[in-house]
Amino acid sequence: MNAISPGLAGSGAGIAFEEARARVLALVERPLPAEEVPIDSCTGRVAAAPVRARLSLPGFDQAAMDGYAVCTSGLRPDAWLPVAGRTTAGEAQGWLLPGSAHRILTGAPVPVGADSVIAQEDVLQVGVMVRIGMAPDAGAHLRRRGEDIHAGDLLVREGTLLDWRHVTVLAAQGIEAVGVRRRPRVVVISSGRELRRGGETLRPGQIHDSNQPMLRSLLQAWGAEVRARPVVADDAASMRDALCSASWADLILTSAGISVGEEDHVRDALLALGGSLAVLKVAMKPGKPLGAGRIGDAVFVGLPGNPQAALAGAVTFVRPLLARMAGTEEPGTLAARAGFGMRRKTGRAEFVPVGLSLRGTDLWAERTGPDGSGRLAPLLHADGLGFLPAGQDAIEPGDPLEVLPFGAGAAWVGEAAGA
Ligand SMILES: Nc1nc2c(c(=O)[nH]1)N[C@H]1C(S)=C(S)[C@@H](COP(=O)(O)OP(=O)(O)OC[C@H]3O[C@@H](n4cnc5c(N)ncnc54)[C@H](O)[C@@H]3O)O[C@H]1N2
Ligand code: MOO
Repeated sequence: MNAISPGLAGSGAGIAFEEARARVLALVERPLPAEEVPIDSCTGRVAAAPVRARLSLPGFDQAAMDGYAVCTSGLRPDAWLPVAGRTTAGEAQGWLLPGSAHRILTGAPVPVGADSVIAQEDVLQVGVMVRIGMAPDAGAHLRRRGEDIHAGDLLVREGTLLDWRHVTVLAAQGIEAVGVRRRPRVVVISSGRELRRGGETLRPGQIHDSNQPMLRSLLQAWGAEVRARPVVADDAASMRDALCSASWADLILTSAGISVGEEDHVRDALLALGGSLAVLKVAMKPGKPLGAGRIGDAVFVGLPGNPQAALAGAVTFVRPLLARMAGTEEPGTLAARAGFGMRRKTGRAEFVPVGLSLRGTDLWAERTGPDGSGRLAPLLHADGLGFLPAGQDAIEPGDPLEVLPFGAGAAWVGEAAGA
């Protein structure tokens, strides 16, 4: 079998973005295996199975206020009642003596025979007697067994990205551990003889490697377990060695060396090791020189070297791949309005870094810097990437703009909805 799929690079402009994404996502056949983790460490993990309530909550009829439990049947306004009995939270259910009031504290089981609670602010207490004001309605200030959650209710769907909300409810159920997908393991390999790590002195022509730290940080935020390899020099043998040493990975990511220059060795190294490519050039800007395929048991994505191109490839290809491995959905896009205008050549999907802000109830997206996939400053204030489809030749201020937020979940959605 030819290791290179037909139409790998599409036309001169590359494979259409949507087609490339479909091909790349198809590289993941099934989600990663499940494992159990304590709920204390399940935040950011994906539920591998549905979780149902094993307890009804509240587990018993209980007082919602500090006050007096009474029986409303035959109770008159302004009645005087003797206080007999007392129940506090954590104690077992007591009994209401007929014709009396039972002292009760919030969260305590309502005594047998009582059907409501009067808040202590609403009674006059004189010695062992209380005078009620208005006679309460049956059920007043009571929390009924099961009114919040019924045993058997579906609490967490399979594929849910877990966070503090699920931790809270699972804890209330007494559930200590939850089944989640194993974290995707990702190896990140930067290549380029110009690259130096932080702390290393730059000689003429050299730069610090920013892609590997960028990718590592993004990948961790997206739930992956990441290992970085030392920077690989621009030669095929070193790249082959680096790829060979990444067998731990579910996903191998390379940065740079995927374009057409004579120093670009990623593709040849991959193919020499028996890997295959499903995509080599994508009709997107930035990020056109992007390769993806398989090597051994791992999925491979070769990102371009320019930082904004590597970012665009990571957000549009790597994040959905991770979501698929973890058996969840990638975060949704946001419907914003463009705070800018631009004219452009059609033929490639384009991704522009944008900062988001709310004006009234609308989310507005402003560009955070000028064009240039090598620029880093525009990333500092970007919340996501604005997406212009391949056929769109212009955008005017106020036009709708779809935005891919950078986060693992769509943090902005809730804020916008609540505004
Ligand atoms: N003749 C052509 N030249 C280029 C094309 C093309 O189609 N024809 N495509 C351009 C585009 S678009 C991009 S993007 C780059 C991608 O090339 P590579 O992925 O092979 O990357 P390099 O050429 O090695 O590097 C590009 C650029 O990025 C800098 N870089 C690389 N790694 C890092 C890193 N880890 N941290 C920070 N910056 C990095 C590198 O120094 C270069 O400036 O190719 C264009 N050329
Ligand atoms: O991917 Mo390149 O950076 O399109 O410009």
